[in-house]
Amino acid sequence: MGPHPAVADVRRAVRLALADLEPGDLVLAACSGGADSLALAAALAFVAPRAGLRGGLLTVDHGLQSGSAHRAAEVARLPLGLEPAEVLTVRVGTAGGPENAARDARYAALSEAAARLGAAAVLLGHTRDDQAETVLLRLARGSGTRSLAGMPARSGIYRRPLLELGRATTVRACAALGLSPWEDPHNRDDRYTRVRVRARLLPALEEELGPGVAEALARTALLCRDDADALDEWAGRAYARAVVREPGDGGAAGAEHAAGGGSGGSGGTERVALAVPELEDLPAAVRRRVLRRAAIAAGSPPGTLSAGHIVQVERLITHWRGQRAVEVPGGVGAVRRCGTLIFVAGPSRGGGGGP
Ligand SMILES: Nc1ncnc2c1ncn2[C@@H]1O[C@H](COP(=O)(O)OP(=O)(O)OP(=O)(O)O)[C@@H](O)[C@H]1O
Repeated sequence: MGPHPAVADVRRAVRLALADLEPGDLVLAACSGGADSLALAAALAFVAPRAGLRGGLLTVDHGLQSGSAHRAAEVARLPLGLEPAEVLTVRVGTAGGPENAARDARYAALSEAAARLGAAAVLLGHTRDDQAETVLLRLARGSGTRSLAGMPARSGIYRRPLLELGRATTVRACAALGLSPWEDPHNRDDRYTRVRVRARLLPALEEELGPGVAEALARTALLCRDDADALDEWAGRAYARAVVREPGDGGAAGAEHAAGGGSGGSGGTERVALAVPELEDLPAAVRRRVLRRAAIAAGSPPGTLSAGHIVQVERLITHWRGQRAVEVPGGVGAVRRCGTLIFVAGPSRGGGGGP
């Protein structure tokens, strides 16, 4: 007799997510002890040896609830057959609120452990339901296509094999394997927006609109991802065309030098100049992406550079009437001079607020 269908589904998803790895590679499951990541860890324990891989486990003790150290130790001791199985104890700060601070500390610890252990991948247990919640939250905030694309299946060392499976599948898989997931009391605390989305909003949507809403939202994320990828590629080419490359000063635009085409954030004080005529006829979705790239290349931090900032910069092209520099985060200013839009960091530039 084969495994329970839910167990088979989780194992298949994990097998697919690891198909490109090399024999002997170490893969770590990030396991909180909740149903999603417990089913994930159990599947990794099954799949890894059969795929010629090594499977390990990491569990993070955030130290935020009494008994958390004990619980983390229990997760690391689960007889799943994953080796190494480590508890990572973190100190959670306060920056960005408790949820963000816990997440930042968790990812920092997971990344550090993965590097120390030489892991090829770290698996996260996000499911289709988590994806649906993410999309709904971002929709309510008024996000663009990239943001609605939700969580990616891969990002750096992290992989999310369960994004196409429902949470009910992981719960069933744990039950079929005789594993008792830990129920995080935070997951019931409706002071958290995500908990309210999970416990009230999605069920209400399913009730009113019919079943399959979570699946549809996750599908929306996939479609948005394809669209966002295509637009990003278009913007990359448009950026390379628009960048003004000038050795030294003396150019018509007064640009000293420009960032290399398509380069990412410089993390410094790059000066980036774009030819306005190259931007005027672009579709807004592409133009805004080009402007975002330029601002980041000039040193604006991507995390704080919002769509609102970019819309303000865009007015220097679409609603030009001689306005002063537009400030964006990171001390970067965008100013238009002689048909060139210049992004520059530092105090040397002139200019005040928005148009
Ligand atoms: N304390 C932790 N230790 C290790 N990994 C964690 C921890 N908390 C979360 N993760 C990882 O991040 C993923 C997403 O966690 P999150 O808390 O957002 O979702 P969740 O639905 O509560 O997940 P789960 O049911 O697995 O706890 C988890 O599936 C797991 O892979």
